[in-house]
Amino acid sequence: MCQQPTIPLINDKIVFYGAGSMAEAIVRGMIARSVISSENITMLNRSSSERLAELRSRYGVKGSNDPGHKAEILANANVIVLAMKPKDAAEALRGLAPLLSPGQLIVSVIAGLTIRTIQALLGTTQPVVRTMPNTSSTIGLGATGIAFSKEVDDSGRRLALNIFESVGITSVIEEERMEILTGISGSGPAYIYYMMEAMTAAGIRGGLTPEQSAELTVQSVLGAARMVQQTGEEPAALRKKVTSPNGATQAAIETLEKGDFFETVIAAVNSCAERSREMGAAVEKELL
Ligand SMILES: NC(=O)C1=CN([C@@H]2O[C@H](COP(=O)(O)OP(=O)(O)OC[C@H]3O[C@@H](n4cnc5c(N)ncnc54)[C@H](O)[C@@H]3O)[C@@H](O)[C@H]2O)C=CC1
Ligand SMILES: O=C(O)[C@@H]1CCC=N1
Repeated sequence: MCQQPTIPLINDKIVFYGAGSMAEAIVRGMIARSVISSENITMLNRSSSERLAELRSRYGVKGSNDPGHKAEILANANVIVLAMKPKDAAEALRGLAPLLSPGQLIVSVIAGLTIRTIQALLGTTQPVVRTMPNTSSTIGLGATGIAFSKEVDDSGRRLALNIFESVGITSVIEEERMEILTGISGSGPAYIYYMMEAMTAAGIRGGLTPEQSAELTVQSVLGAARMVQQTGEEPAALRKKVTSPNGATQAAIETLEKGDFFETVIAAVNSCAERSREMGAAVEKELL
């Protein structure tokens, strides 16, 4: 079994600015791991008080949409995690700018949004950590890419790493690689879910019950991922062990090859990276 590293208790006040799926995944993962007291987490969104009430009751975090209170919360945070959609980022960052003081760490999970654009919208050389997590952070199995602006000091780096190491693995990368990383690990879970949907549907069409088909699919995906992780063998080598010459698996792989499976997955990863760049560029345009 893979042991998670021990994460020191995080005593900083963290504000999630944007309270959707990704923010909830990180919060849920951190609270489950007991690395932070829920009192030190505040979640804010644009307008939905019902959503904040739900998060408060689910995780014991704070959250308010009262405009005066919101400004005070943001001004007093040690860390502000930007977790809104790219299309909402420019307006949110412009509103945030007058509230910030120099030491506050900005952590972005927003796809495509560059450090340069964040700092330009804020109008300050605020320390910025650009990340790309994924929703498996919910269960401590996230995979997060991290890039730091030059203003982030050692304690800021450690703090950001602590946050994301508490919900999975982290990989510090050059910022230019963030889009391709998004194509693999940020969006990757969706491709696996899609494959699982197809496998489950095939089982049902072949006469298995939906429950049987779903359970067998989940266990097969889980087992395959664990086999790669625990045996240290390459996926290609493990695939060969399943594929008897001229056997049943070979017939299945040949069908996948006819659909150009390998190159289609690579094209999908590249489309994701390209779309991330486009979304970032659209925010950058708002600077003009
Ligand atoms: N969902 C995912 O798997 C992943 C998402 N991301 C990134 O996370 C960000 C959020 O994505 P989701 O959580 O899926 O979206 P979501 O739609 O579930 O949540 C977005 C949240 O931002 C809030 N918001 C919008 N405008 C705001 C404003 N001006 N001020 C404060 N809050 C505002 C909304 O009210 C909502 O709570 C995106 O930028 C996305 O690129 C990154 C990695 C994975
Ligand atoms: O679909 C999106 O734009 C975001 C980025 C990574 C996962 N979800």
